[in-house]
Amino acid sequence: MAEAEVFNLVYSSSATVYGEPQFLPLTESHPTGNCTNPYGKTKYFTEEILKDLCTADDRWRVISLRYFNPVGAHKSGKIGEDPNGIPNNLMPFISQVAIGRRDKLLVYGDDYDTVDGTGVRDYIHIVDLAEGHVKALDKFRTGSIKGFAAFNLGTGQGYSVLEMVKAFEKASGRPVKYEIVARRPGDVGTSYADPTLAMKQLAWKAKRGINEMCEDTWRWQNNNPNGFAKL
Ligand SMILES: CC(=O)N[C@H]1[C@@H](OP(=O)(O)OP(=O)(O)OC[C@H]2O[C@@H](n3ccc(=O)[nH]c3=O)[C@H](O)[C@@H]2O)O[C@H](CO)[C@@H](O)[C@@H]1O
Repeated sequence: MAEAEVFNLVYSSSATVYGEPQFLPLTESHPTGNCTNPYGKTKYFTEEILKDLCTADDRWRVISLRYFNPVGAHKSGKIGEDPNGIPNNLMPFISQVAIGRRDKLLVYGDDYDTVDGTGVRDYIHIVDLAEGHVKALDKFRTGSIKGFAAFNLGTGQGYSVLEMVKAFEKASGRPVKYEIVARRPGDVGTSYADPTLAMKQLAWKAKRGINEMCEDTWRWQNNNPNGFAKL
C-alpha cells in the first residue's frame, strides 16, 4: 500500500476484541485484548499493529470497524451467507434447519444471566454493515480522521438465541427445531454495542431490525436451498 501511496485503510475488526464484557453496552473505550478465542486475538493484535503503524508514520489513517454479529442477506435474494461445512454461527445454522438441511439447532446453554438463559448478541444486518464502510470512506474524504480510530458497528440492541429462533420462524413460516445443550467454551453470555460514536463521527446508524434480518436471510436461503453449490 505504501508503495502505491495508499495510506487510508478500513479494517474489518470484531466485537470479540472486547472479550468478556466488563460493562454493557460495550463502548470503544472498553479494554481490548482479553479475548476468549484465538480469532478474537488475531483481530486484537492486528488493531495493535495498525495503531503502531499510525504512531510511527503519520501519513497513515486507519478506521477499524468492530463488527458485532453480522447476519442477513441482500434484498435481491441473490447474495447470502453460505458457510463451508457445518455452520459455526447461529443465523446460518437456524436458516439451514428451517430449509431442512439440518435436523435441529443445538442451543449452547440456557443458564446465562439473560432474559431466557440463552446467549444474547447484537445482530446487525449485513447491508447496514456495508453502509458503515461507505461512511468510513466518506470520513477519509472529509479529512477529519487522524491516525487510528475504532468504531462499533452494532444496533445497540441484544437478542437471545431463542428470540432469534422465534423471529426466524415468523419470517420463514417454518418451524426451527432446537435442543438445549451445554455452553460452548469461549462464548460470553451477553454482548451488545453502544453505537453512539459511529453515529456522531461517521453519521452512521443501523436501520434494519430483527424482522428484516430474518426475512432477508430466509429469502436467500429459500432461493438457494443448497447455497451456492452446483447441484
Ligand atoms: C466462539 C466463536 O465462534 N465466536 C465467534 C462468533 O461469535 P458469537 O459466538 O457471538 O456468534 P455465533 O453466531 O457463533 O453465536 C451467537 C449466539 O448463538 C449461540 N449459538 C450459536 C451457534 C449454534 O449452533 N448454537 C447456538 O446456541 C451462541 O452460543 C451465541 O450465544 O462469531 C463472530 C462473528 O459473527 C466471531 O467474531 C466470533 O469470534
